[in-house]
Amino acid sequence: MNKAMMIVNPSSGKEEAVDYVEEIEQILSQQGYEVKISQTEKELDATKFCQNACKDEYDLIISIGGDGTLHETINGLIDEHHRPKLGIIPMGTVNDFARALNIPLDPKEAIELIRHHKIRKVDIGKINEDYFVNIVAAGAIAEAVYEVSPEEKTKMGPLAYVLEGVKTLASNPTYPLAIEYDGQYWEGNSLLFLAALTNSIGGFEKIAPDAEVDDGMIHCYIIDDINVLKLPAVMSSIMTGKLKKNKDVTYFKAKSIKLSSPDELITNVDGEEGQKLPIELGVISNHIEVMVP
Ligand SMILES: Nc1ncnc2c1ncn2[C@@H]1O[C@H](COP(=O)(O)OP(=O)(O)OP(=O)(O)O)[C@@H](O)[C@H]1O
Repeated sequence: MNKAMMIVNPSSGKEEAVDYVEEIEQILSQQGYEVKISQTEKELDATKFCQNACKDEYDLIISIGGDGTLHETINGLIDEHHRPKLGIIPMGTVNDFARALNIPLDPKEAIELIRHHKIRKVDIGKINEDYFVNIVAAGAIAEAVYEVSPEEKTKMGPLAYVLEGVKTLASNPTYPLAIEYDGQYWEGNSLLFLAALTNSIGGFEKIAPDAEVDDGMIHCYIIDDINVLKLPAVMSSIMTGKLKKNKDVTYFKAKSIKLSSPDELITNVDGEEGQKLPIELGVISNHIEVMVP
């Protein structure tokens, strides 16, 4: 009998993940799976559950949560010899990875994918000895995300991030960065550095329109040391998918990147607090199999 594990984070998004557990379990049973339900209680539970599922040769893992849960789940898959297929039921506030894969954001529709889907092989990003699936960001705006409490996220959704970002921008903070990529070099002051593996960042699906989940490249944007007056233009280029054409933005794509700063700067990795600079980024091509429409 095939085995499926559901990894459920009850705290994700509007805290509705558990409402869907029964329905998903029923569908999996109808599909002939023996089902195990693993509910997370704290950070890194999803990684542990997923590692165990790999060791026990599960066939399928369904992540029911937001990008944080997915990030932890995928971190549990990557180094394992046996890697189950991955299904995603987006229950977070932002759900960038689901957006990038065209997985419906409506849980009911996403659940239907368990019955009818295709499998797509997806790239995984490497940050030092850890992994990411969406985005590594560095700069004060990226750090502002940690100021948003889970309560604010549940109440306001993505708007909570926007408000915190605007507060940070008011003081126009920039950092000196040194970036080495595929044999080239960039040095200067930057408001924000983004390294994207997928097109959707913070719920904006047009930030990195060229980034495909399976193109083997990291798409990078360095936003210069700009003054507040230029911010509306940068925001508008984000909304219209033209960020890389903005003259205050340096764009490149690369397979390997080294990022450092003389200042202390903590990265944001898939929306959560990540490692301090310096970091090395890379890509593992087509490494996991995900259920997509
Ligand atoms: N039972 C729990 N209570 C509180 N936090 C939990 C629990 N289980 C897991 N977590 C932690 O919650 C973090 C955030 O979860 P997740 O990203 O799924 O939700 P979200 O933050 O609402 O969504 P998004 O990332 O899309 O904004 C996870 O990284 C995990 O470490």
